[in-house]
Amino acid sequence: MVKVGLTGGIGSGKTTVSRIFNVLGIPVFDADYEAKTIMETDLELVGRVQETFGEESYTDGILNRPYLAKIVFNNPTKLSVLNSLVHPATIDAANRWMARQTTPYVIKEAALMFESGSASNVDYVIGVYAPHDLRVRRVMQRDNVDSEQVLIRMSRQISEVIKMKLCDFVVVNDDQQLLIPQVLQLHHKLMKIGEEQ
Ligand SMILES: CC(C)(COP(=O)(O)OP(=O)(O)OC[C@H]1O[C@@H](n2cnc3c(N)ncnc32)[C@H](O)[C@@H]1O)[C@@H](O)C(=O)NCCC(=O)NCCS
Ligand SMILES: Nc1ncnc2c1ncn2[C@@H]1O[C@H](COP(=O)(O)OP(=O)(O)OP(=O)(O)O)[C@@H](O)[C@H]1O
Repeated sequence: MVKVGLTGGIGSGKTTVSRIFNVLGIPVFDADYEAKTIMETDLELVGRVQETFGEESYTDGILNRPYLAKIVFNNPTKLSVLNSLVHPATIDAANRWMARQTTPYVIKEAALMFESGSASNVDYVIGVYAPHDLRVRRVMQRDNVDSEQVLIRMSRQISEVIKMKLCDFVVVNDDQQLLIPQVLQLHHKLMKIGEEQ
């Protein structure tokens, strides 16, 4: 079975592209969602997050995302600490999940595929590309936040140009090129590779 990573910067359209793959019958592991689940269910991790970032990191066992986001996205050292707590457990969960799947290929969607080192656990990586200004506009609209909050997260991720160069395939999601034909073409290619294995 072929393992395929799907990545892209904030607001590039990873989740939108993942949904198309999912409709085509391909299982998708959403690493960002899983990371948040693990941060609430892995009690050892919960303890470490509270020790490091304070009791306010959780309210009645629920991750206080705005509180943590404010701390880590304003302090690169603290962000690295949080990443080093969360990423290994998320990568383990993804590997266990991938081992259970039976389709010719599977997708692992992660915003930080290269930054977290999880690219080395997949066979190919698909990058979703959208121009900078369009990404900012989409996230502002989706999350009802101001541009500053989007820009600060962008500044903590590797540049899109570098990221796309590291990818084996690129899907362009720029409001100009149609998304579905690009995903269908990739699907056929990956099914063929998966079936030949
Ligand atoms: C800080 C947290 C609580 C903020 O939660 P929030 O709901 O506001 O954001 P969410 O997780 O939905 O992420 C939205 C986008 O922000 C960006 N982002 C999130 N975490 C990070 C990070 N560690 N570094 C850079 N960008 C990030 C990504 O583009 C992501 O798609 C949360 O992002 C978190 O726990 N991050 C650390 C774990 C992590 O790296 N998760 C994402 C990748 S696996
Ligand atoms: N081709 C498109 N046409 C119109 N809207 C789009 C398109 N692609 C994405 N969007 C919208 O832009 C927003 C961001 O897309 P999406 O949530 O898929 O990005 P993402 O890369 O998963 O973001 P994040 O890194 O923040 O999780 C969403 O509200 C989505 O509906």
